[in-house]
Parts: sequence; C-alpha cells; structure tokens
Amino acid sequence: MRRGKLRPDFHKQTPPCGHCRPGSPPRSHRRSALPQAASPAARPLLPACPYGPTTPRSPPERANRIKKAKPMQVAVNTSTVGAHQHPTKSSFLRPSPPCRVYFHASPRPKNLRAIAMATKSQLQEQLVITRPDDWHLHLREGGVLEAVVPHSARHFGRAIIMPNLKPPVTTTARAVEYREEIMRALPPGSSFEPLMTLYLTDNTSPEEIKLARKSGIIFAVKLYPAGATTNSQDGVTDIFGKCLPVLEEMVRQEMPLLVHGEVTDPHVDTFDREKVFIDKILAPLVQKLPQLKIVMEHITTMDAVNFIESCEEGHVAATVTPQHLLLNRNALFQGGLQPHNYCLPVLKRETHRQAIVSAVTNGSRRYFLGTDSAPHDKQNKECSCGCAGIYSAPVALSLYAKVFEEAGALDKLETFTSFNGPDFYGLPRNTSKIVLRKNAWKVPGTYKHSSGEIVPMFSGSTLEWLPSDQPKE
Ligand SMILES: NC(=O)N[C@@H](CC(=O)O)C(=O)O
Repeated sequence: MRRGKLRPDFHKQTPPCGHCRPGSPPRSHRRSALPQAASPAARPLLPACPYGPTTPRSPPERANRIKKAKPMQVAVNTSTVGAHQHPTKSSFLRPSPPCRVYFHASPRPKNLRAIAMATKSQLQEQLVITRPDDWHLHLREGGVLEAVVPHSARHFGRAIIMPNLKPPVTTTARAVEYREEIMRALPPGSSFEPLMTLYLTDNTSPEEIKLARKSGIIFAVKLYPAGATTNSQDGVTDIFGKCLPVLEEMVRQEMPLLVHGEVTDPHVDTFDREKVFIDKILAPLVQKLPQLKIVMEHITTMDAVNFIESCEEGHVAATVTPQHLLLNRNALFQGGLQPHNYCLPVLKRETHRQAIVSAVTNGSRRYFLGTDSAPHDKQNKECSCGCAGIYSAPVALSLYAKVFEEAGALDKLETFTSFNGPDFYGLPRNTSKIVLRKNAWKVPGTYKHSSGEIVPMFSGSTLEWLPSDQPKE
C-alpha cells in the first residue's frame, strides 16, 4: 500500500461485532471480545441513577449464566448497556433480546490460566505507567479555566489545547496570549505543558502557519466544519478551495491537522454525520494530500475505525474519548434525557462502541488518549437548548483503565495513554510516572467555578483506579 492511499477494500469491511457468524469472527475481535463478553464485569459503567441505585446481578447468578452457555457461545445482553440502568423500576425499559456473538477460542491449559489470573490480580492492586498526555482538551478561559486546569495538570504531562474560544484562537499572537493565561492558572510547581493549536478558517494564510511553526508553542491546526459544534461558527466552509494553500503549507511545515469529523448538512442524519464526513471529506483529503498528518478527533463509529486502519500508520491517527468507549446512545435517554452525556459527535449505537474498544485495546499505535473534556456551566447543560460537551478531565484516567481492564488488556493501557500520542506528534515520551490504584473513589457531584458549577462525567458515581503521583511503599 502506498503512503496515504486508502486500502481498496476500505468500504467493504466486515462489521467487527454483533453480526459475527460461527466460523467467521472478524480478526480484530478474536482476542479482545472474548474476555470482554465473558467477564461479568464487562459492562459499561452505570453511574448514579436519579431513580435510585441499580441492582447488579449477583455473582452466582452470573456464574450460572456463563456455565449454561454452550462452549464458544457468549451471550451479550445489549439491554444492559447505557449510563443508567434500573432493573427494579424498569417497566419502561424492557430488555431487548440478547444478541449472540460467537467466538472460536483454542482451549488454554489450566496452569496458564492460573498464571494469567495471578498476574491480573497483582496488576489490579496498582498500575505504574508513564505519565499520560491528553491529546484533545478544552480548557476555556477566565474562572472556568482556573477551576478546570488543575484537574488536567494533576494527571497529564501535556495537553493539546483546543482553540474554540469566543473569539477563536486564529493567530499565533493570540495563541501565545492564551498560553500565558493557562500558565498563570496552573497550580504552583506544576510542570503541565499546554500544546497550543490554531483554529482554521477559510481566511487562514500560509504565512500564519509558518509563524505558528516558528513560535515553537503551536503543535497543530484544528479544522471545525462551520457550525459543527461549540464555537465553530467561524470554521471552515471550503476545505478543498480556500483552505488548500494552507494545508499545503502545513505539509511543508509538518504541522498536523486535527479534524472534527462531521458534516454539517442538516439533511444528513446526526448519527451518520461522521461516516458521511469520512466519505466526502476525509478520504478525498488523504488522497489529495497523502503527506499531511491528520488526527481524526474523538472517533465514534466503526466506520472511523475502518478508515483509520485503512490509512498509512503514522500519517493518520485518531483520538478516543472515555465516553465513546464506555457509553452508547442509550445513555442519552436512559430514565429521561441525560444532558451530561451529550457531546458531539453524539454517542452512537453499541456495535460502534464495541468496534472502538476493540481497536484501542489491541495495542495499535494508531489511537491515543484524547479526553475531549469540554466543561460547560451546569445551567448551560440543563436547559431547553443544552450545550454539547462532557467534562471528563477528573475521571478520564480511571475510566480508560476500566475499559482496558474489562477488555483484559491492562498491559496495553500505557501504549494508548502515554506512548502513541507523543510518537505520532514526534515529541518525546514523558519520563515521570503516574500510579493508578484499584481503590474505590467517589466522583464529586459538581465542581465550583467563579460564577457557577460544572457537572463532571459520572458525577456522584463510585469509580476504581484512583490516579496518584506516589507509588505505594
Ligand atoms: N465535544 C463537544 O461536544 N464539545 C466541544 C467541542 C467539540 O470538540 O466538539 C466543546 O468545546 O464544548
């Protein structure tokens, strides 16, 4: 395959999950799907429900269910998936019939299994990994910035800072000012490094890209299709026309393009906007400028996974958020409208979530951590026209660890959180470490800022994998 060219079978790939037939499991799912489906813990997280606590299935009941299943057959009840689940008061939440997924696994000798379990239980106590970076972060300005930046700075070494402010960060001069504001808001002694980005418009000039590269503080340019999401009204309307000279300069300057991958055509169904963007914009862009480094931000579909896999490794990559790994679109409606699970691109159906989990937990170098942590004031989320964006910075690491643990892939977590991002951007990996302890901790209900409060993802829930700077003695 030549650099930047799409594989010819890109549009014909087998859906990786939910439709597998005996004898033909997609290769990408054989390893990760088995432990994920077989493990009773392998279900998306269920945060606090306004209707009361959820009732988990008792362990013996789970064991019977697994024992009764025929060999090589694992039942996945898709009705258990969603941010809120309430079996005891759920006359309105009728379980859908289980979706059967078939796997072929070779029998493993018992002693190997015992070794694997022992290793797993040791790993569960404490994980020490290279300090992660966040390759997609919204910090905002003023009081909100001051309230949220300590959460990112506590766990992450660096972060790619999104430029969708009001007005957006379209020039190097403005990026320098914004960076200074971020540095002033950091807790004393913090070594957190903001990696700044420019907001691409139809009027961005190639000279601005040269300036950005020279500045040494700008690491990428962000493409928002005009009208796609929060503060994107000044975004791009003519990528292959007005923006082409800028993109060509970005190739020369080796400046990555970060893409919000959704079309804005109101006639395209919201749930199809990512796929249509790939077909109409991204795939042609990769063909046209095969040397341009592109990050498809916050991917949400198996179409995006297939696209990323079809591209030359090291040229096109993707960030993945905790919400798109843990939640499907049921989480938007479970027990009533859930504004704090609303982000863009919107959560998709379960088969897409599974495809993304499988892609990131197999150790691939094409995917890296990008929380898309996007704080909005509570009032602007819980209102008649709520903002898109999930505030995940304080919980993100715990959630990523949960995803990898449930996929039986904790050994791949560090690659995703701490290696793939810097390797793609051509930056050194962090040298300091962070510890994740298997300790239960409760997510605060809200975080206060100067003029209001922010509700974090999974607010009020109990999570495991508490991040800390200090290894246990
Ligand atoms: N993710 C979101 O839903 N919102 C982001 C913008 C974005 O990345 O789409 C925001 O800035 O609020």
